[in-house]
Order: sequence, then C-alpha cells, then structure tokens
Amino acid sequence: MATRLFAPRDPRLDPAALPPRRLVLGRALGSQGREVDQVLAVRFPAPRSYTTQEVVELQSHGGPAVLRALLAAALEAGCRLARPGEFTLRAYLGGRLDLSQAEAVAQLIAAQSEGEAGLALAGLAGGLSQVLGPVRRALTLAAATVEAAIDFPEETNELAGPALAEELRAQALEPLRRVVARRQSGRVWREGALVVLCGRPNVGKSSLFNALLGQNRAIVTPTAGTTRDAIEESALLGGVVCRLTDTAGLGLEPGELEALGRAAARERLGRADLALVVLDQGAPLTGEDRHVLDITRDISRVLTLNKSDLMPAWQAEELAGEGAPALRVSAKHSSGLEELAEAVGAALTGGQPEPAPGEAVASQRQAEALVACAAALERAIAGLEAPEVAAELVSLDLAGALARLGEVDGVDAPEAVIEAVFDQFCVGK
Ligand SMILES: Nc1nc2c(c(=O)[nH]1)N(C=O)[C@@H](CNc1ccc(C(=O)N[C@@H](CCC(=O)O)C(=O)O)cc1)CN2
Ligand SMILES: Nc1nc2c(ncn2[C@@H]2O[C@H](COP(=O)(O)OP(=O)(O)OP(=O)(O)O)[C@@H](O)[C@H]2O)c(=O)[nH]1
Ligand SMILES: [Mg+2]
Repeated sequence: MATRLFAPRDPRLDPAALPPRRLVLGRALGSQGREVDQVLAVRFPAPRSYTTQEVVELQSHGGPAVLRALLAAALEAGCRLARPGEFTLRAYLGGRLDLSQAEAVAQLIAAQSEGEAGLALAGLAGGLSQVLGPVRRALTLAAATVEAAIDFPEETNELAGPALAEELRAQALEPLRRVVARRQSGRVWREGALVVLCGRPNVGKSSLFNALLGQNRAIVTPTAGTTRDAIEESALLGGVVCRLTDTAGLGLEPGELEALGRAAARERLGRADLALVVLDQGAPLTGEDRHVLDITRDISRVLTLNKSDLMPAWQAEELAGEGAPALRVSAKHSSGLEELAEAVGAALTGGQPEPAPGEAVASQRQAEALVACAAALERAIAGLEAPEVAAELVSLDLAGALARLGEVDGVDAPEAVIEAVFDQFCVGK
C-alpha cells in the first residue's frame, strides 16, 4: 500500500523496502498518481513500532484540502480508518503496553491541564504497573501454594496459613491500600477540585466568594435572592487549584426564577468535590439552614460561620453533630479567610502531600477494581489465619482478587473490561 502512496525522491531507494526508522523525503501520490504533497515517510519494521506491527507513517504539510486528498488516496489504495483507540489496542495486544498504560494513553489524549497530562504520563511510564506487578506475583504464588495444598495434601506439608497471610499482607494488601488511599488526594492535587459555595439566601455566599477571590466578581446586595445563576472562578485554596462556584441561595421561596437558581445550585453540588456551607452567625439558624446542612451531609464539606463581626446569635457547638470542620469568618472584613482556605485544602487532600513526579495515581475505574481486589484479598487472608476455613474457600477468594487485579493490569481481563478501556478513546490513536 505504501508504494502506491509514496514515491521517494532518491531513485536508489526501493519504495517497497524503505530503510528502517529513517525519514525519507518524497512525494505523496493521490489518485492516478497525482502529487498531493511533499512528505516525509518513515518505516518501522515489526516489532520495533508503537503497535509492534509493521508501520509506515507519512508526515504531510497538513491542511484540510491536502489531508483530505491524502486520506482519499490512502482509502483508495486499500487502507481504512483506524477505529478509536485501535493503535493503542494493537500495542496492548502486542504486549507493548499493559492495560493501565493503555488507559493512560487515553487520559493523556483527553488531558485538559498540564497536571492531568503529568498524571497520565506517569501512568504511561508504568507507574501503576510497577506497583501492581509485585502484587500480582504475590497473589499468583499464594494461589499456587494453596492449590498445591488442596491437590496434593499428602505431598505438601501442612499449609503454613499464617505465614502466607503475613506475606500477602506485606506484598499485596499494603501496596493496594496505598494506591487506593492516594486516589482522591492524587487527583485533587493534579486535576484540581470543584468547590461549591452553598447556603440559604443572604448568608453572604457571594461576599465570601469575592473575598476568597480577592476581587468583586459576584454581585452583593442586602436583598435575599441576589444571585440567580452559578458563577465559577479559579482560586488557589490551601495550595489546591479550585474551581470556586457561587450559587443561588437554597431557600424555600416560590417562583420560577428561584426554582431555576436552586436547580443550578443542586446540580453543582452533585458534582462538587467539596461543599463550602455558608451559615450566618449573626442571625438564628433557620429551617432553610438545616435543609442545606441535610442535603450536603454526604458531600465532603467545610462549614463556614460568616458575619463573625456581628454579635453571634448562636454558638458553633450547635454544629457539633455535623461531623465537619466549622470555621468563623467575616467576608465583609476579610478575616479568617487564610484558615478557611487551609481547611478547604486539607479536607480536599486528606492532608496528604502532593504526589511526586512519576508517582502512580489510579483512575476512578482502576481504584474501584483495586478496592474490590483488596476486599477479596482480605477475605483470603482472614481465611488463611483461621484454621477452620477450608483451603478451597481461600483459593476462591485469591482467584477473585486476581480477577479484579486483571481489570487494571489487563492480565486475563474479560472482553468487556478491555472494551470499556478502549471506549475512552475518541480518536484513532
Ligand atoms: N510519529 C509518531 N510519533 C508518535 C507516535 C507514533 O506512533 N508516531 N506515538 C504513538 O503513540 C507516540 C510515541 N510512542 C511510541 C512508542 C514506541 C515506539 C517504538 O517504535 N518502540 C520501539 C522502538 C524503541 C526505540 O527506538 O528505542 C520499541 O520499543 O521496540 C514508537 C512510538 C507519540 N509520538
Ligand atoms: N456584617 C456582615 N455582613 C455581611 C458579611 N458578609 C456578607 N454580608 C452582608 O450580607 C448581605 C448578603 O450578602 P451576599 O453576599 O449577597 O449574600 P448571598 O448569600 O450571596 O445572598 P443570595 O445571593 O441572595 O443568596 C449583604 O448585605 C452583605 O454585605 C459579613 O461577614 N459581615
Ligand atoms: Mg449571592
């Protein structure tokens, strides 16, 4: 096919056998041999290519018309368009990448920020594979040991359950737990977080939004119901890049506009990494405040007692049952803001430091599989430590753990898992 698409300028070069991995100047040929562009071609003989298969690349000047003609010529010559993720799928099937690295390629292509790209590059370099390789080896060895004890009870000594459990804990369970624990904070450090200000009308959400940004971005008035639509700005809070969002007050007053504002606020809360619940300490807590506290209960949150410059109408102790840090601030006087920003950063990262360059951070999908893997492994370990538990049950749990691990490293991964990973690609990479 390449010979129909490319004619080297150097007459001594055989277009059917271009020198390996060398850029060669020549003409790209369109239909009926018409010149379409001056291009560089490079041949990667198998297996030293991205896909591990024979590859010829043409590097054109680009531009819509030239590319369209080149593409038409390639299709005419018998080529077809790559399906989304097809090159990476071939690289995976050829053993060049494991599944976690293939997933990292999709993340790299989709990355919107340098941080996200850095995260993906660490995955592509095999950050996760390096952690999971030893985990797989420990699990496989343990599974074989338990199998042997089941199949040849008279040949093997008594299965050394507790010793094997100890080994599994150190070599597999602990590393798995570390990777999972790193998921949330790693993502927040690298990708940033969505922080949503919420509260009943007039508590000072927009004032606090402005104070945290250090600029008058949102309108503030003494009238309840000032903010109608959600507004978003970037802010660095406790070292974390945050998309800080001001929302309409979550009140109970009727009206279509109010209802729309509340819907927008709730939609943002549904996606929030952290809710900054704003309360007015200068006025008694209301049913609306309680409502806001109720609907944010399942979100990571920081409670903000605003208007601390006024005479307090209630005490912070009233929030003791909320299970969230509560801080007194005054948006009007910009006091307590440093501490608030620190508390937000700490809540988002769980107090964990920024990941080192190249440190592995799992994706959501990977973290879920690894949590399930760790759970199965814990059952296996408990079984090994309890003499009354049959080796058959331990063996089943170890097989379960290996299967969940396979969803991340791709070893014996089911078709559906592989499809789910390659479905993340939107281009033929
Ligand atoms: N022109 C071009 N640029 C590209 C790609 C490509 O396929 N072509 N890539 C596609 O995503 C990325 C680079 N990824 C690649 C990974 C491995 C090999 C490769 O040929 N590996 C061989 C040889 C290694 C060597 O020369 O040291 C190997 O590992 O055996 C090529 C590209 C980004 N840039
Ligand atoms: N004394 C005092 N007043 C404040 C403070 N923060 C906000 N206010 C006042 O409270 C009123 C409401 O402030 P906003 O920031 O508009 O309140 P909001 O929560 O955004 O209100 P909606 O958008 O209507 O839901 C304004 O008159 C502010 O000046 C504060 O820390 N102390
Ligand atoms: Mg407002």
